[in-house]
Amino acid sequence: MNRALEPRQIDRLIQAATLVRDQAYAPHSHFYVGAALLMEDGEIVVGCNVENASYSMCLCAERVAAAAAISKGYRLWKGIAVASVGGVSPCGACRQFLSEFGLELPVVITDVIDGSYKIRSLKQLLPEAFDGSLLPTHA
Ligand SMILES: O=c1ccn([C@H]2C[C@H](O)[C@@H](CO)O2)c(=O)[nH]1
Ligand SMILES: [Zn+2]
Repeated sequence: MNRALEPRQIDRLIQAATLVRDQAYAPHSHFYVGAALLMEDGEIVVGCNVENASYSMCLCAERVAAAAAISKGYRLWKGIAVASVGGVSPCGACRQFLSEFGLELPVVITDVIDGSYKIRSLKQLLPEAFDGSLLPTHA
C-alpha cells in the first residue's frame, strides 16, 4: 500500500495546521501549535494546544486533533501536519498516543516562519514502539 502523501495533500495539511494554530490557547508557554490530520476520505480534522494553569494538564495539538478525529468516527488516517515556530517534532507522549492508530503515519513537521517542512513516519519517530500486543487482554 502506498502511504506517501501527494504534494497537494501536504499543502492542504500544512495550511490547515497553520490556520488552526491561531486558535491555540497557550498563555503559559506562548508556544502555539496547530495539528491537522488527513482522513482516508479527504476530510481534515484539526486541533490546537490547550494549556492550563495546572501545567501538567496541558494538551498538545496532536492529541487534540487525534481525539477529535476519533470522536468523529475516523480511525484511518493518511497523515498529520504539525505547525509551530521552528517546526518542533511531536513530543514523546503524542508519538505514543498517535501510534495506537498506526505507525506508518507520515508526520509533516512544519515551521510556520518560512513554511519549510520535513516528513517522518511515526515509526521513525518512535522506534521499537510499545503497541500493547503483549498485554494479556490483547485481542
Ligand atoms: O509537538 C508539540 C510540542 C508542544 N506542544 C505544546 C504543549 C504546550 O502547550 C506547549 C509548550 O510545550 O506546546 C504541542 O502542542 N505540540
Ligand atoms: Zn505532545
